[in-house]
Amino acid sequence: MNQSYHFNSAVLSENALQQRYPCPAKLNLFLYINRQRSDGYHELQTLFQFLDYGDWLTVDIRNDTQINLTPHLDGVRPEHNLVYRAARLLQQHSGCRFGADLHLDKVLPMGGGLGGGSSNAATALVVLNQLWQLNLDLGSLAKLGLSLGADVPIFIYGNAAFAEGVGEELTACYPEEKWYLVAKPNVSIATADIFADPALPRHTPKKSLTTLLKQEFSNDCEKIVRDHYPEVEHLLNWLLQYAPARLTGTGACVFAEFDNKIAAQQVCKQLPNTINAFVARGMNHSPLHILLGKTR
Ligand SMILES: C[C@@](CO)(OP(=O)(O)O)[C@H](O)COP(=O)(O)OP(=O)(O)OC[C@H]1O[C@@H](n2ccc(N)nc2=O)[C@H](O)[C@@H]1O
Ligand SMILES: Nc1ncnc2c1ncn2[C@@H]1O[C@H](COP(=O)(O)OP(=O)(O)O)[C@@H](O)[C@H]1O
Repeated sequence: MNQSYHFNSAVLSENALQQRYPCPAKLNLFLYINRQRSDGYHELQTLFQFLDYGDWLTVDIRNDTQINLTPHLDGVRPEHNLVYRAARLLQQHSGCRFGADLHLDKVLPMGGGLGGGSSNAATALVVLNQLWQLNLDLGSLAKLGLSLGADVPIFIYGNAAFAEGVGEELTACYPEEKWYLVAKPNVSIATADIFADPALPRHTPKKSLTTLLKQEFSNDCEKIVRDHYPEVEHLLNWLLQYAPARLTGTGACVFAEFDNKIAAQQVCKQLPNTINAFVARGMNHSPLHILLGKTR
């Protein structure tokens, strides 16, 4: 079997008969913070696009109600793993009497702003709904998913999207599918720390999607992340010599955009091998939904 973590059409069709499903990464192509609500959460305007790169989740259904997940993820208690939580949530919600043996082949850095955990949870919900024959619609799955994380619904609907509110108001959107060099500086950044920072800009005026797509893209979290994490500052400055580059989500990953794969690969090769990096293409339809034939 092809062990590639790139979900191109050859890999997806070769995979069609395996019980193995993609969990793509996402990028926030832009991210603006409009206000802080009275419950402390921040309202955003952000543009999500998938990458043709990510984790694989293998799913075998069981005739009992056990949920088994392998392997152990460093630093994540098994019952806290978003795949396990998604499977249990769906079981409880539906009263389903089946279980599953799940295997997560993890390649996405955790807590890097690439949405790996949310994507894992979404793939578990969408695939188990199908294999357990529950027939819940995507809206119901997205509602369940939102209770696991703000970014889960995007992966459930499977369209690149403009998100508002705390991420729950989604408008499908089809930005250019560029090539990206994605790199993880050797730091870990907690989303909560960034949103708690008094220096975070919180009052960017809301704009229409049409206006936001016309202006230069940026990320309101980037300045404070650069100020607090010299590794991010250094890597972004290095990438900016070659291409437009910015932060995804609340970091720590950064990405540079290119018009073709070769240009992205050439820059990637020049990065020191202490930096975890990959080249991937932006996708407006999730490879999970392409594999399952759900693309509209
Ligand atoms: C801002 C994004 C953009 O993609 O960042 P990344 O996680 O991808 O980096 C996400 O929507 C993140 O969503 P999610 O990953 O569910 O956030 P959580 O870990 O639950 O957030 C941790 C904490 O950050 C704060 N938080 C989070 C999201 C938000 N819109 N406003 C907030 O104030 C809250 O204090 C929350 O308790
Ligand atoms: N299956 C999973 N994959 C990744 N992270 C997980 C998973 N289950 C739980 N987590 C927890 O969720 C946090 C956020 O993970 P992730 O979605 O990868 O990052 P981000 O939200 O920054 O894109 C991790 O730091 C980890 O503690």
